[in-house]
Amino acid sequence: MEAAASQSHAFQADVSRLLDLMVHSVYSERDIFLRELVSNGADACEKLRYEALANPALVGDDSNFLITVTLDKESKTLTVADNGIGMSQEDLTQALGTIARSGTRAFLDRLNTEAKDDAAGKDLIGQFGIGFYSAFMVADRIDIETRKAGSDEAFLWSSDGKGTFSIAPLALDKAPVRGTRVILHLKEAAGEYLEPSRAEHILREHSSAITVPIALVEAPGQEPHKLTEGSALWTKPKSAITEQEYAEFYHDLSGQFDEPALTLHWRAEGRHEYTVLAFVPGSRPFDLFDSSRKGRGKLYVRHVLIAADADLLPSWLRFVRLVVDSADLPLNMSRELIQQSPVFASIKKAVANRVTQELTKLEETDPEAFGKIWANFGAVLKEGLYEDPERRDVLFKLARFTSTADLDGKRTLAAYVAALRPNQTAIYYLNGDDAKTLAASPQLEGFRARGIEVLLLADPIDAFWVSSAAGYDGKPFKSISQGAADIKAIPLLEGKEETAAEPPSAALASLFVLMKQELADSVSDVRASDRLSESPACLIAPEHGFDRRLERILAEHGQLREASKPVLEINPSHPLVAALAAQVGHADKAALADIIWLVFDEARLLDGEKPVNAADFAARLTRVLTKAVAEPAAKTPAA
Ligand SMILES: Nc1ncnc2c1ncn2[C@@H]1O[C@H](COP(=O)(O)OP(=O)(O)OP(=O)(O)O)[C@@H](O)[C@H]1O
Repeated sequence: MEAAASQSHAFQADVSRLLDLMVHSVYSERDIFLRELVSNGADACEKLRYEALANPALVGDDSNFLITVTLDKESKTLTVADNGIGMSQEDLTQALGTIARSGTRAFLDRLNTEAKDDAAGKDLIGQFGIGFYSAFMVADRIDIETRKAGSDEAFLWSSDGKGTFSIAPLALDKAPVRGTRVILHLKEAAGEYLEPSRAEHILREHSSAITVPIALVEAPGQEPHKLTEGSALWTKPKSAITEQEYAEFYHDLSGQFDEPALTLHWRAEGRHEYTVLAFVPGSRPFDLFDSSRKGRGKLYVRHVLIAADADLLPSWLRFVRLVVDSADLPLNMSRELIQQSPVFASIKKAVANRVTQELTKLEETDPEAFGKIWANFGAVLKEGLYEDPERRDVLFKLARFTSTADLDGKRTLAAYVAALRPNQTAIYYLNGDDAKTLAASPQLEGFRARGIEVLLLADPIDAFWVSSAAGYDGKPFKSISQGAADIKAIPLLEGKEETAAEPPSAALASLFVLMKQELADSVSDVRASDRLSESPACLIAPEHGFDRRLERILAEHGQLREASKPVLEINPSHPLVAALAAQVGHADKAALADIIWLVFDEARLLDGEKPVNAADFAARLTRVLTKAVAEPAAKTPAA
């Protein structure tokens, strides 16, 4: 009967690829499979605990959640059983035939882009949790017997991990009363996991993150003995928790296997009562820049897991992995309503305050440790400068920048302001796509000559906060690629005197008129510049409107109907400008036009843009080069 109703299904292509890797894996830390299975069992118990709030009959009189690991040397099986929520037929196909978790998806993406072979793939396994599928590292067949809580149907899922799995109905007398048994038929080379001491060691090592008790049955028919109580780690006093337990908890919570850069654990007892256990990861999570910008905090109410992906912090702190367990939030509401309640909002605010305070404390007491956090998450924290004006001052204190005085990205605003030049009243910055290119921008020349420090802002969010923040310590932020430079009042550094003679003002004025006519559709103005000392020209955004970088970002996202035309600033003391000015009215108009366009396109190139028209640019350059090479040759008599 059962065999007749068995249905075979193919794994999703991605799963097959993953399984193939698992089946052939010689990954040395394959112990992780047990952690993953126990963690799934605990998740299933937590899900049922939550469902039972609204429907207590699902749990009935068996409210003692338990994970039981049974070893059977004779049949060479290791079974992980839980009395949690269980799976329906649909759950089985959905959850165990596709890629359910985003961590596994990220693992595969990385595998496709970076690690084409198995050896490199092996290194990646350790960085991402692979979940259930990791069990195929140690098993050549897996059977899952499961019955969903409240259902009178049970199923058997079975697979050897080679492309297909089958699902068949399972007689109720052979199925768990509720929950799931994952039966691993261990590979010959994985017999070690049937040794009770080995299994016990792994289970104890990974148990600190598991909120459900774990029992071990050393051989079929023997009494289970409890290894752990399953008490939630955050409920214990700090003094009773080891570093390793914290780290283990962090690994399970984040699905990331580095060491946390900062661990915070506190209990709030004021207006609301709640406990927080939070970690700043030691490296960037794969989804840090996902457009959803969702937090992945776990919200518990009186130890019942309400949501595993709650937004417990503002999105600019979304890299913090945390658990909040509240004693005050109501349990008789839906998880959506709980997260819309004023108590939730108030807890969220208080947690954000505390995390920010702790970051500030770290910045003061251990700047080096804080520097590492900033290097990983500074680009996200800076989103707070734009989105959370109330916290701007605190964030300004934390923020570190790359500047012309510090290319390593460690400059604070306080240090910047302490080093202002005489008569300098603004904090200058230049926005762009990467700090190295920015450091070579012609716009910086006049600032360098005066020893004025310029912040080099290369994160996309910079263009936003810097244009909305009023300033720091009473000094406004000013883009050096927008509006007039106003730096004449700041003295030049010694040895940087302006020596080069400028052309007569009438000649210069005629040149500017000609340039404006020639470039009419591409620039809003042509004028003399203070900010150039070596280059002939640069582009500047008009005084009012957006910074050029912000404009580019908005245009890329279709948020700008019409880009504004830049101002072309000319260095009057550059020899090219002087020579051009001398030729206006005398030289061949077409030849002058070529040079004017080349000067303009060169300024665009230095700004990270393309010439207006690549073919025109190439033709002009060729004409000018031909002339430059041909003319002296014509003048030189043949030898
Ligand atoms: N013991 C179990 N009881 C009920 N459902 C389970 C059990 N084991 C696995 N599942 C289901 O299979 C899915 C896939 O499990 P897998 O370990 O691959 O990822 P995951 O547990 O969802 O990942 P994460 O650890 O990120 O939550 C789970 O989301 C769950 O729906």
